[in-house]
Amino acid sequence: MLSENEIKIIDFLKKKDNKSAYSTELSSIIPETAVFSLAYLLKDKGYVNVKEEEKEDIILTKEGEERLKEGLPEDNLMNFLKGESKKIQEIAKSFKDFNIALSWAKKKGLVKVDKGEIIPLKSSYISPEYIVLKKISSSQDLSEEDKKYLKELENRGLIEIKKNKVLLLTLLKEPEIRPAITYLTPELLRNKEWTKYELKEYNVEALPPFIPLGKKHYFKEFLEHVKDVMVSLGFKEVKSDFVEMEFYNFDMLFQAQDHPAREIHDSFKVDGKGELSNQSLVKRVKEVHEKWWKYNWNQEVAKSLVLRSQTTATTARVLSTSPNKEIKVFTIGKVFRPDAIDATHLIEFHQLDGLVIEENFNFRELLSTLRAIFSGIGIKEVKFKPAYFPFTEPSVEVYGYIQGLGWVEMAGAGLLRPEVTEPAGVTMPAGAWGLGLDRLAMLFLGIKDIRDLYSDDIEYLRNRKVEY
Ligand SMILES: N[C@@H](Cc1ccccc1)C(=O)O
Repeated sequence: MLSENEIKIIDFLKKKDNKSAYSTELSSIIPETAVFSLAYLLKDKGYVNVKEEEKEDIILTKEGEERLKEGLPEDNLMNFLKGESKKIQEIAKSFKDFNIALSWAKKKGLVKVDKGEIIPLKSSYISPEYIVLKKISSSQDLSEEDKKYLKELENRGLIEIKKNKVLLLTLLKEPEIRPAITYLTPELLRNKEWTKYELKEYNVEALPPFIPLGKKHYFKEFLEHVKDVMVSLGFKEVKSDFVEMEFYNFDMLFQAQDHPAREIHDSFKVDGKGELSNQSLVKRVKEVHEKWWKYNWNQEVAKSLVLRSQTTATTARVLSTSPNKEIKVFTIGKVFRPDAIDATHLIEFHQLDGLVIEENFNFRELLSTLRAIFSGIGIKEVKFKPAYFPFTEPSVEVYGYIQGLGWVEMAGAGLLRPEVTEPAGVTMPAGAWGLGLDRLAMLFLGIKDIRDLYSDDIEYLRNRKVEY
Protein backbone atom coordinates (compact mmCIF):
# COMPACT_ATOMS: atom_id res chain seq x y z
CA MET A 1 0.00 0.00 0.00
CA LEU A 2 1.25 3.45 -0.87
CA SER A 3 0.60 6.48 1.26
CA GLU A 4 -1.00 9.58 -0.10
CA ASN A 5 2.36 11.42 -0.20
CA GLU A 6 4.09 8.51 -1.88
CA ILE A 7 1.42 8.56 -4.56
CA LYS A 8 1.89 12.32 -4.94
CA ILE A 9 5.62 11.80 -5.61
CA ILE A 10 4.96 9.08 -8.16
CA ASP A 11 2.39 11.26 -9.91
CA PHE A 12 4.86 14.14 -9.95
CA LEU A 13 7.61 11.98 -11.50
CA LYS A 14 5.16 10.53 -14.03
CA LYS A 15 4.57 13.99 -15.45
CA LYS A 16 8.29 14.73 -15.88
CA ASP A 17 9.82 14.21 -19.30
CA ASN A 18 12.64 11.97 -18.13
CA LYS A 19 10.54 10.66 -15.21
CA SER A 20 13.00 12.09 -12.73
CA ALA A 21 13.21 15.04 -10.41
CA TYR A 22 15.42 16.44 -7.69
CA SER A 23 14.34 16.25 -4.10
CA THR A 24 14.38 20.04 -4.00
CA GLU A 25 11.52 20.17 -6.53
CA LEU A 26 9.38 17.88 -4.43
CA SER A 27 9.11 20.29 -1.54
CA SER A 28 6.44 22.12 -3.50
CA ILE A 29 4.06 19.15 -3.24
CA ILE A 30 4.97 17.51 0.07
CA PRO A 31 6.46 18.78 3.33
CA GLU A 32 10.18 19.44 2.85
CA THR A 33 11.13 17.49 5.96
CA ALA A 34 9.46 14.35 4.60
CA VAL A 35 11.06 14.36 1.17
CA PHE A 36 14.16 12.30 1.99
CA SER A 37 12.45 9.61 4.03
CA LEU A 38 9.70 9.20 1.45
CA ALA A 39 12.26 8.99 -1.36
CA TYR A 40 14.03 6.11 0.40
CA LEU A 41 10.72 4.42 1.23
CA LEU A 42 9.78 4.47 -2.44
CA LYS A 43 13.22 3.17 -3.28
CA ASP A 44 12.79 0.24 -0.88
CA LYS A 45 9.44 -0.54 -2.42
CA GLY A 46 11.10 -0.56 -5.82
CA TYR A 47 9.20 2.32 -7.35
CA VAL A 48 12.07 4.77 -7.78
CA ASN A 49 15.81 4.88 -8.17
CA VAL A 50 17.52 7.35 -5.82
CA LYS A 51 20.85 8.93 -6.67
CA GLU A 52 22.59 11.10 -4.15
CA GLU A 53 24.23 14.16 -5.61
CA GLU A 54 26.13 17.07 -4.25
CA LYS A 55 24.61 20.25 -5.41
CA GLU A 56 26.20 23.64 -5.07
CA ASP A 57 24.00 26.45 -4.02
CA ILE A 58 25.48 29.86 -4.78
CA ILE A 59 24.06 32.93 -3.14
CA LEU A 60 25.13 36.54 -3.11
CA THR A 61 26.37 37.93 0.21
CA LYS A 62 25.20 41.32 1.38
CA GLU A 63 28.31 42.87 -0.08
CA GLY A 64 27.72 40.95 -3.28
CA GLU A 65 24.26 42.49 -3.54
CA GLU A 66 25.73 45.95 -3.05
CA ARG A 67 28.43 45.46 -5.67
CA LEU A 68 25.80 44.17 -8.08
CA LYS A 69 23.93 47.44 -7.65
CA GLU A 70 26.94 49.76 -7.68
CA GLY A 71 29.37 47.90 -9.87
CA LEU A 72 32.77 46.45 -8.91
CA PRO A 73 35.22 49.17 -7.69
CA GLU A 74 37.81 48.47 -10.40
CA ASP A 75 35.11 48.71 -13.10
CA ASN A 76 33.93 51.97 -11.63
CA LEU A 77 37.48 53.31 -11.60
CA MET A 78 38.01 52.43 -15.26
CA ASN A 79 34.75 54.11 -16.21
CA PHE A 80 35.73 57.14 -14.18
CA LEU A 81 39.12 57.49 -15.91
CA LYS A 82 37.57 57.02 -19.36
CA GLY A 83 41.06 56.19 -20.74
CA GLU A 84 42.74 59.28 -19.36
CA SER A 85 45.60 59.38 -16.79
CA LYS A 86 44.92 61.05 -13.49
CA LYS A 87 46.94 61.98 -10.45
CA ILE A 88 46.30 59.70 -7.49
CA GLN A 89 46.08 62.65 -5.14
CA GLU A 90 43.34 64.20 -7.22
CA ILE A 91 40.96 61.30 -7.01
CA ALA A 92 42.01 59.35 -3.88
CA LYS A 93 39.72 61.35 -1.63
CA SER A 94 36.61 61.63 -3.75
CA PHE A 95 36.50 58.12 -5.29
CA LYS A 96 34.67 55.50 -3.22
CA ASP A 97 36.70 52.45 -2.22
CA PHE A 98 39.66 53.92 -4.10
CA ASN A 99 42.27 51.63 -2.55
CA ILE A 100 40.30 48.49 -3.32
CA ALA A 101 39.59 49.71 -6.82
CA LEU A 102 43.22 50.56 -7.49
CA SER A 103 44.59 47.33 -6.09
CA TRP A 104 42.23 45.21 -8.20
CA ALA A 105 42.83 47.34 -11.26
CA LYS A 106 46.57 46.88 -10.83
CA LYS A 107 46.23 43.17 -10.14
CA LYS A 108 44.14 42.69 -13.23
CA GLY A 109 46.58 44.76 -15.28
CA LEU A 110 44.03 47.39 -16.14
CA VAL A 111 46.21 50.30 -15.04
CA LYS A 112 49.81 51.24 -14.45
CA VAL A 113 50.94 53.60 -11.74
CA ASP A 114 53.80 55.94 -12.56
CA LYS A 115 54.98 58.99 -10.64
CA GLY A 116 51.79 59.41 -8.71
CA GLU A 117 49.66 59.03 -11.80
CA ILE A 118 47.22 56.29 -12.76
CA ILE A 119 47.50 55.38 -16.37
CA PRO A 120 44.56 53.30 -17.68
CA LEU A 121 45.45 50.59 -20.19
CA LYS A 122 41.86 50.28 -21.41
CA SER A 123 39.34 52.99 -22.12
CA SER A 124 36.34 51.17 -20.58
CA TYR A 125 35.91 47.94 -18.77
CA ILE A 126 33.37 45.47 -17.25
CA SER A 127 34.80 42.61 -15.19
CA PRO A 128 33.77 39.10 -16.14
CA GLU A 129 33.25 38.62 -12.37
CA TYR A 130 30.52 41.22 -12.50
CA ILE A 131 28.78 39.36 -15.32
CA VAL A 132 28.94 36.14 -13.30
CA LEU A 133 27.56 37.95 -10.27
CA LYS A 134 24.65 39.14 -12.37
CA LYS A 135 23.99 35.65 -13.70
CA ILE A 136 24.01 34.22 -10.19
CA SER A 137 21.58 36.80 -8.93
CA SER A 138 19.17 36.01 -11.75
CA SER A 139 19.81 32.22 -11.37
CA GLN A 140 21.07 31.81 -14.92
CA ASP A 141 23.15 28.80 -15.80
CA LEU A 142 26.88 29.32 -15.49
CA SER A 143 29.24 28.30 -18.25
CA GLU A 144 32.49 26.50 -17.51
CA GLU A 145 34.21 29.82 -18.22
CA ASP A 146 31.95 31.55 -15.69
CA LYS A 147 32.69 28.96 -13.03
CA LYS A 148 36.37 29.89 -13.08
CA TYR A 149 35.50 33.15 -11.38
CA LEU A 150 33.50 31.59 -8.53
CA LYS A 151 36.56 31.02 -6.32
CA GLU A 152 37.60 34.63 -6.69
CA LEU A 153 34.08 35.98 -6.01
CA GLU A 154 34.00 33.80 -2.90
CA ASN A 155 37.39 35.09 -1.73
CA ARG A 156 36.24 38.64 -2.26
CA GLY A 157 33.30 37.88 0.01
CA LEU A 158 30.71 38.59 -2.69
CA ILE A 159 29.22 35.13 -2.89
CA GLU A 160 28.78 32.13 -0.66
CA ILE A 161 28.98 28.62 -2.03
CA LYS A 162 26.98 26.00 -0.12
CA LYS A 163 27.30 22.34 -0.81
CA ASN A 164 24.01 20.47 -0.42
CA LYS A 165 23.10 16.85 -0.70
CA VAL A 166 20.24 16.38 -3.09
CA LEU A 167 18.51 13.28 -4.33
CA LEU A 168 17.73 12.60 -7.91
CA LEU A 169 14.65 10.43 -8.06
CA THR A 170 13.85 8.44 -11.16
CA LEU A 171 10.61 6.54 -11.54
CA LEU A 172 11.19 2.84 -12.18
CA LYS A 173 7.62 1.53 -12.28
CA GLU A 174 4.13 2.75 -11.68
CA PRO A 175 1.91 1.19 -9.09
CA GLU A 176 -0.73 -1.04 -10.64
CA ILE A 177 -4.17 0.38 -10.27
CA ARG A 178 -6.30 -2.12 -8.39
CA PRO A 179 -10.07 -1.91 -8.46
CA ALA A 180 -11.47 -0.77 -5.16
CA ILE A 181 -13.91 -2.77 -3.05
CA THR A 182 -15.57 -1.83 0.21
CA TYR A 183 -16.21 -5.22 1.73
CA LEU A 184 -14.74 -8.67 1.83
CA THR A 185 -16.72 -11.76 1.06
CA PRO A 186 -15.89 -15.29 2.24
CA GLU A 187 -15.13 -16.16 -1.41
CA LEU A 188 -12.58 -13.36 -1.76
CA LEU A 189 -10.80 -14.58 1.36
CA ARG A 190 -10.93 -18.26 0.46
CA ASN A 191 -9.45 -17.95 -3.01
CA LYS A 192 -7.12 -15.08 -1.99
CA GLU A 193 -8.70 -12.89 -4.66
CA TRP A 194 -8.80 -10.03 -2.17
CA THR A 195 -5.16 -9.21 -2.88
CA LYS A 196 -6.24 -8.03 -6.32
CA TYR A 197 -8.34 -5.28 -4.81
CA GLU A 198 -7.83 -2.05 -3.04
CA LEU A 199 -9.81 -2.06 0.20
CA LYS A 200 -11.54 1.23 0.56
CA GLU A 201 -11.86 2.77 3.99
CA TYR A 202 -15.29 3.19 5.46
CA ASN A 203 -16.43 6.65 6.37
CA VAL A 204 -18.22 5.70 9.55
CA GLU A 205 -19.52 9.22 9.95
CA ALA A 206 -21.29 9.39 6.61
CA LEU A 207 -25.07 9.41 6.92
CA PRO A 208 -26.88 6.57 5.22
CA PRO A 209 -29.13 7.45 2.31
CA PHE A 210 -32.67 8.26 3.38
CA ILE A 211 -34.93 5.50 2.24
CA PRO A 212 -38.54 6.24 3.12
CA LEU A 213 -40.13 2.97 4.08
CA GLY A 214 -43.77 2.30 3.52
CA LYS A 215 -45.82 2.26 6.69
CA LYS A 216 -49.38 2.32 7.79
CA HIS A 217 -51.17 5.57 8.40
CA TYR A 218 -50.83 6.21 12.10
CA PHE A 219 -54.57 6.55 12.66
CA LYS A 220 -55.11 3.23 10.93
CA GLU A 221 -52.44 1.84 13.25
CA PHE A 222 -54.40 3.16 16.22
CA LEU A 223 -57.65 1.64 14.96
CA GLU A 224 -55.94 -1.72 14.55
CA HIS A 225 -54.62 -1.47 18.08
CA VAL A 226 -58.19 -0.99 19.34
CA LYS A 227 -59.33 -3.92 17.22
CA ASP A 228 -56.61 -6.08 18.81
CA VAL A 229 -57.90 -5.10 22.26
CA MET A 230 -61.43 -6.21 21.36
CA VAL A 231 -60.25 -9.49 19.86
CA SER A 232 -58.14 -10.16 22.96
CA LEU A 233 -61.29 -9.74 25.07
CA GLY A 234 -63.01 -12.48 23.11
CA PHE A 235 -65.07 -10.36 20.68
CA LYS A 236 -65.67 -11.27 17.05
CA GLU A 237 -65.50 -8.57 14.43
CA VAL A 238 -68.53 -7.91 12.23
CA LYS A 239 -68.99 -5.39 9.43
CA SER A 240 -71.72 -3.74 7.44
CA ASP A 241 -71.92 -1.12 4.70
CA PHE A 242 -71.71 2.66 4.89
CA VAL A 243 -74.93 3.05 2.90
CA GLU A 244 -77.64 1.75 5.17
CA MET A 245 -81.42 1.56 5.28
CA GLU A 246 -83.03 3.74 7.89
CA PHE A 247 -84.57 0.50 9.13
CA TYR A 248 -81.25 -0.62 10.59
CA ASN A 249 -79.85 2.80 11.38
CA PHE A 250 -83.02 3.93 13.24
CA ASP A 251 -86.18 1.75 13.19
CA MET A 252 -84.73 -1.41 14.65
CA LEU A 253 -83.14 0.75 17.30
CA PHE A 254 -86.56 2.00 18.36
CA GLN A 255 -86.06 5.49 17.05
CA ALA A 256 -89.55 6.64 15.99
CA GLN A 257 -90.00 7.91 12.43
CA ASP A 258 -91.91 11.00 13.49
CA HIS A 259 -90.24 11.56 16.79
CA PRO A 260 -87.36 13.86 17.73
CA ALA A 261 -85.62 10.77 19.08
CA ARG A 262 -84.90 9.93 15.47
CA GLU A 263 -82.94 13.12 15.21
CA ILE A 264 -80.59 12.67 18.13
CA HIS A 265 -78.26 13.20 15.25
CA ASP A 266 -78.82 14.17 11.64
CA SER A 267 -77.88 11.91 8.80
CA PHE A 268 -76.95 12.21 5.14
CA LYS A 269 -79.76 11.02 2.86
CA VAL A 270 -78.86 8.80 -0.08
CA ASP A 271 -81.02 8.51 -3.22
CA GLY A 272 -82.89 5.26 -3.77
CA LYS A 273 -84.48 2.61 -1.59
CA GLY A 274 -83.34 -0.61 0.01
CA GLU A 275 -85.09 -3.97 0.11
CA LEU A 276 -86.60 -5.31 3.31
CA SER A 277 -86.76 -9.05 2.75
CA ASN A 278 -87.48 -10.24 6.31
CA GLN A 279 -91.12 -9.13 6.43
CA SER A 280 -91.90 -10.87 9.74
CA LEU A 281 -89.13 -8.84 11.36
CA VAL A 282 -90.48 -5.70 9.66
CA LYS A 283 -93.92 -6.51 10.99
CA ARG A 284 -92.71 -6.92 14.57
CA VAL A 285 -90.74 -3.64 14.40
CA LYS A 286 -93.81 -1.87 13.01
CA GLU A 287 -95.94 -3.28 15.86
CA VAL A 288 -93.60 -2.21 18.58
CA HIS A 289 -93.27 1.30 17.12
CA GLU A 290 -97.03 1.75 16.73
CA LYS A 291 -97.75 0.28 20.18
CA TRP A 292 -95.40 2.52 22.13
CA TRP A 293 -94.77 5.60 19.97
CA LYS A 294 -98.40 5.70 18.82
CA TYR A 295 -98.10 6.64 15.12
CA ASN A 296 -98.45 4.96 11.73
CA TRP A 297 -95.14 3.32 10.97
CA ASN A 298 -94.21 3.66 7.31
CA GLN A 299 -92.20 0.92 5.63
CA GLU A 300 -91.19 3.28 2.79
CA VAL A 301 -89.43 5.56 5.26
CA ALA A 302 -87.63 2.53 6.72
CA LYS A 303 -86.39 1.58 3.23
CA SER A 304 -84.87 5.03 2.69
CA LEU A 305 -81.13 5.09 2.41
CA VAL A 306 -78.71 7.05 4.56
CA LEU A 307 -75.00 7.05 5.20
CA ARG A 308 -75.03 5.29 8.53
CA SER A 309 -74.87 7.79 11.36
CA GLN A 310 -73.82 5.28 13.98
CA THR A 311 -72.19 1.84 13.93
CA THR A 312 -75.05 0.72 16.17
CA ALA A 313 -76.61 0.07 12.72
CA THR A 314 -74.20 -2.88 12.46
CA THR A 315 -75.42 -4.06 15.86
CA ALA A 316 -78.99 -3.83 14.49
CA ARG A 317 -77.88 -5.89 11.49
CA VAL A 318 -76.57 -8.58 13.83
CA LEU A 319 -79.80 -8.53 15.82
CA SER A 320 -81.84 -8.85 12.61
CA THR A 321 -80.38 -12.32 12.10
CA SER A 322 -82.17 -13.35 15.34
CA PRO A 323 -79.06 -14.71 17.02
CA ASN A 324 -80.72 -16.43 19.89
CA LYS A 325 -77.42 -17.59 21.28
CA GLU A 326 -74.63 -16.07 23.31
CA ILE A 327 -72.49 -13.74 21.21
CA LYS A 328 -69.85 -11.10 21.70
CA VAL A 329 -69.34 -8.99 18.60
CA PHE A 330 -67.86 -5.61 17.74
CA THR A 331 -67.45 -3.44 14.73
CA ILE A 332 -65.10 -0.58 13.99
CA GLY A 333 -65.95 1.71 11.13
CA LYS A 334 -66.79 5.06 9.69
CA VAL A 335 -70.02 6.89 10.43
CA PHE A 336 -71.33 10.08 8.81
CA ARG A 337 -73.16 13.09 10.26
CA PRO A 338 -73.72 16.56 8.82
CA ASP A 339 -71.73 19.10 10.79
CA ALA A 340 -69.65 22.25 10.40
CA ILE A 341 -66.07 21.12 9.96
CA ASP A 342 -63.50 22.56 12.33
CA ALA A 343 -60.59 21.41 14.50
CA THR A 344 -62.82 19.14 16.58
CA HIS A 345 -65.63 18.24 14.13
CA LEU A 346 -65.69 16.28 10.94
CA ILE A 347 -68.63 14.94 8.95
CA GLU A 348 -67.13 11.46 9.01
CA PHE A 349 -65.49 9.76 11.93
CA HIS A 350 -64.98 6.35 13.49
CA GLN A 351 -66.98 4.45 16.03
CA LEU A 352 -66.60 1.17 17.80
CA ASP A 353 -69.88 -0.52 18.62
CA GLY A 354 -70.14 -3.66 20.68
CA LEU A 355 -72.86 -6.12 21.49
CA VAL A 356 -72.99 -8.85 24.12
CA ILE A 357 -75.86 -11.28 24.28
CA GLU A 358 -75.48 -13.57 27.24
CA GLU A 359 -77.62 -15.57 29.65
CA ASN A 360 -77.67 -13.63 32.94
CA PHE A 361 -75.95 -10.59 31.39
CA ASN A 362 -76.73 -7.52 33.46
CA PHE A 363 -75.95 -3.87 33.90
CA ARG A 364 -73.09 -4.54 36.30
CA GLU A 365 -71.46 -6.87 33.78
CA LEU A 366 -71.91 -4.27 31.08
CA LEU A 367 -70.01 -1.74 33.16
CA SER A 368 -67.20 -4.18 33.89
CA THR A 369 -66.99 -5.08 30.19
CA LEU A 370 -66.62 -1.37 29.40
CA ARG A 371 -63.93 -1.01 32.06
CA ALA A 372 -62.05 -3.92 30.51
CA ILE A 373 -62.24 -2.38 27.04
CA PHE A 374 -61.10 1.03 28.22
CA SER A 375 -58.34 -0.48 30.30
CA GLY A 376 -57.16 -2.43 27.25
CA ILE A 377 -57.03 0.74 25.17
CA GLY A 378 -55.03 2.40 27.95
CA ILE A 379 -57.58 4.28 30.01
CA LYS A 380 -57.51 2.85 33.50
CA GLU A 381 -59.95 5.23 35.19
CA VAL A 382 -63.55 5.39 33.98
CA LYS A 383 -66.78 6.62 35.45
CA PHE A 384 -70.40 6.39 34.37
CA LYS A 385 -73.21 8.90 34.28
CA PRO A 386 -76.88 8.17 33.65
CA ALA A 387 -77.89 9.05 30.10
CA TYR A 388 -80.60 8.56 27.51
CA PHE A 389 -80.48 6.58 24.26
CA PRO A 390 -83.65 5.46 22.47
CA PHE A 391 -82.47 1.85 22.30
CA THR A 392 -81.05 1.20 25.77
CA GLU A 393 -82.38 1.24 29.29
CA PRO A 394 -80.69 1.83 31.64
CA SER A 395 -78.23 3.95 29.67
CA VAL A 396 -74.93 5.51 30.65
CA GLU A 397 -72.35 7.87 29.29
CA VAL A 398 -68.80 6.65 29.85
CA TYR A 399 -66.11 9.10 30.92
CA GLY A 400 -62.44 8.30 30.82
CA TYR A 401 -59.73 10.10 32.78
CA ILE A 402 -56.89 11.47 30.75
CA GLN A 403 -53.84 12.91 32.46
CA GLY A 404 -53.76 16.65 31.99
CA LEU A 405 -57.25 16.85 30.57
CA GLY A 406 -59.48 15.37 33.23
CA TRP A 407 -62.70 13.46 32.56
CA VAL A 408 -63.61 13.16 28.90
CA GLU A 409 -66.88 11.74 27.55
CA MET A 410 -66.04 8.78 25.40
CA ALA A 411 -68.93 6.41 24.91
CA GLY A 412 -72.60 5.67 25.30
CA ALA A 413 -73.85 2.32 26.54
CA GLY A 414 -76.73 0.45 28.04
CA LEU A 415 -78.80 -2.69 28.14
CA LEU A 416 -80.83 -3.04 24.95
CA ARG A 417 -84.52 -2.35 25.51
CA PRO A 418 -86.99 -5.22 25.04
CA GLU A 419 -88.46 -3.03 22.22
CA VAL A 420 -85.20 -3.70 20.38
CA THR A 421 -84.44 -7.30 21.35
CA GLU A 422 -87.94 -8.80 21.27
CA PRO A 423 -88.82 -8.01 17.62
CA ALA A 424 -85.45 -9.60 16.75
CA GLY A 425 -86.39 -12.70 18.68
CA VAL A 426 -83.62 -12.26 21.19
CA THR A 427 -84.73 -13.40 24.59
CA MET A 428 -81.45 -13.24 26.48
CA PRO A 429 -80.28 -9.97 28.00
CA ALA A 430 -78.05 -7.87 25.75
CA GLY A 431 -75.66 -5.02 26.36
CA ALA A 432 -74.50 -2.53 23.72
CA TRP A 433 -72.23 0.45 23.48
CA GLY A 434 -70.83 2.91 21.04
CA LEU A 435 -67.46 4.56 21.39
CA GLY A 436 -66.04 7.47 19.43
CA LEU A 437 -62.52 6.65 18.29
CA ASP A 438 -61.32 9.87 16.68
CA ARG A 439 -61.38 11.92 19.84
CA LEU A 440 -59.71 9.07 21.71
CA ALA A 441 -56.95 8.89 19.10
CA MET A 442 -56.45 12.64 19.36
CA LEU A 443 -56.06 12.41 23.11
CA PHE A 444 -53.65 9.50 22.87
CA LEU A 445 -51.57 10.89 20.06
CA GLY A 446 -51.61 14.48 21.30
CA ILE A 447 -53.32 15.80 18.19
CA LYS A 448 -54.98 19.19 18.36
CA ASP A 449 -56.76 19.17 15.00
CA ILE A 450 -59.01 16.23 14.13
CA ARG A 451 -58.27 16.79 10.42
CA ASP A 452 -54.68 15.63 11.03
CA LEU A 453 -56.06 12.13 11.64
CA TYR A 454 -56.96 12.00 7.96
CA SER A 455 -53.88 13.80 6.68
CA ASP A 456 -52.38 12.68 3.39
CA ASP A 457 -49.37 14.96 3.79
CA ILE A 458 -46.51 12.54 3.17
CA GLU A 459 -43.97 14.67 5.04
CA TYR A 460 -46.21 14.86 8.11
CA LEU A 461 -47.00 11.16 8.03
CA ARG A 462 -43.36 10.20 7.58
CA ASN A 463 -42.37 12.12 10.67
CA ARG A 464 -45.25 11.00 12.85
CA LYS A 465 -44.34 8.45 15.41
CA VAL A 466 -46.73 5.55 15.72
CA GLU A 467 -46.73 4.16 19.19
CA TYR A 468 -49.11 1.25 18.69
N1 LIG B 1 -74.85 4.99 18.91
C1 LIG B 1 -74.77 5.86 20.04
C2 LIG B 1 -73.92 5.28 21.15
C3 LIG B 1 -74.54 4.05 21.78
C4 LIG B 1 -74.36 2.81 21.20
C5 LIG B 1 -74.90 1.67 21.78
C6 LIG B 1 -75.59 1.81 22.97
C7 LIG B 1 -75.78 3.02 23.55
C8 LIG B 1 -75.23 4.15 22.94
C9 LIG B 1 -74.12 7.18 19.59
O1 LIG B 1 -73.67 7.24 18.47
O2 LIG B 1 -74.09 8.14 20.32
